Amino acid sequence: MNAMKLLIKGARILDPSQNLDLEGDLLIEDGLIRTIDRKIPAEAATEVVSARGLWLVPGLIDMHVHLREPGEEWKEDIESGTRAAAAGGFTAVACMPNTKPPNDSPEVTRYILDRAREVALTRVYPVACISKGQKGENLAPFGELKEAGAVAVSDDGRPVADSGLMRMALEYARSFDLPVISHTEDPGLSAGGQINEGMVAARLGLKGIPAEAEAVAIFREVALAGLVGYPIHIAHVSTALGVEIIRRAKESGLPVTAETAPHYFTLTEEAVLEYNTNAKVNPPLRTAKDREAIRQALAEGVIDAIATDHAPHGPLEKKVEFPAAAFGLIGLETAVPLTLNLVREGLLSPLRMVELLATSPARILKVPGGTLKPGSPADITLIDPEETWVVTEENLHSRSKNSPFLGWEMKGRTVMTMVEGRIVWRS
Ligand SMILES: NC(=O)N[C@@H](CC(=O)O)C(=O)O
Ligand SMILES: [Zn+2]
Ligand SMILES: [Zn+2]
Repeated sequence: MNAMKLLIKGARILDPSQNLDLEGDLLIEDGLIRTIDRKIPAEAATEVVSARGLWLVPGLIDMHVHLREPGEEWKEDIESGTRAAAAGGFTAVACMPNTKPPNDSPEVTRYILDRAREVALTRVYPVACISKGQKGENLAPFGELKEAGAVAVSDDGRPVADSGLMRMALEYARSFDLPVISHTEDPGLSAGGQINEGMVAARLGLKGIPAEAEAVAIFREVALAGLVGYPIHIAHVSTALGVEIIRRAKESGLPVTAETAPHYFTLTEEAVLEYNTNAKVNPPLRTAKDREAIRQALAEGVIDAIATDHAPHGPLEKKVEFPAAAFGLIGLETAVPLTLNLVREGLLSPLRMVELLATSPARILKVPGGTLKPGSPADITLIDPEETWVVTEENLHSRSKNSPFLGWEMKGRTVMTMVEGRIVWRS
């Protein structure tokens, strides 16, 4: 079908799975990566792409997005969300189950995968619910969900309040080898909160969400992972206290992995000072001290992955007074330049950046990808680390425009995204 031989020439090829950082060429044949070498003769190819000055990396994998389909397609759908993903350099996304209806049945999982086959530009990995209706009462049918194509379970959007139910979820997930992703929030501590509990909340007269709402929940999860002897993945870590608990858990050998999002290593609670509802997100943006701890944790390996938690909302949810606004912000198209900032600051090596955005997510979700090993599907992203651009509502591909980075100048842009050797995005 795809007898094409595409040769990408002169790129900086970065692949943490092979500890590879080399200036050279990569040949794609029949949708697979055939060879990587310093020089591959152009005769080997039917088409040549020059990639001088560009980074060539394994297709990025966003392990935490909200595609809003089924049920809230005015905010985003599988087509618009995966277009934003491709434009952002992602070749695969894992979509969270807080849709309408929630993804707690094989019918919904199959619906998402069927739609993805029809319209998606990237791979789509459905994450199914932990509890039926995300009500925190009864477990969803993990076996059937896995058989339908779910890759993990999570009640993301809300915490699993009942520790006994979470323990059962880990035991049940273990029998199906399904990763468990936890939205860590102690609902009693976060109740009614709008933004981080602290100076800004006091100044604006808004009820706060303390860092402890996250930390208490993370502690419970690592304790349960130890009790059951099965891994847990912590979503969207936002606090220094949370990082500290994960660090100690890992040191004592508990099976835990964690992700954070670009907004937590870029912004602080001060982003909401003008009552900017696009900076209202759960967990909330925290203090400069928290942001510093998150950055260090990314560098040191305490946090394993960067995911965007891309959470589209429309004007009806966002162009309202602050307490009425929905939590969530979009992130697929700004993740690469914001992560490149950490590389430019010397905090992350380019290889570590790729590990955080591709190799680790694949490993944690147990999905293919995150590698350029010959024989692998040609899921590839080309990044121009130098190109600058300004974030505007017009140049974002997501159907929703709720980015706290509108008007910001970004440095670094995805110039080509390829899934199985097919170009799905070209700038
Ligand atoms: N992060 C958010 O602020 N919102 C997410 C839910 C979630 O990720 O918990 C959403 O679905 O809008
Ligand atoms: Zn969440
Ligand atoms: Zn989420």
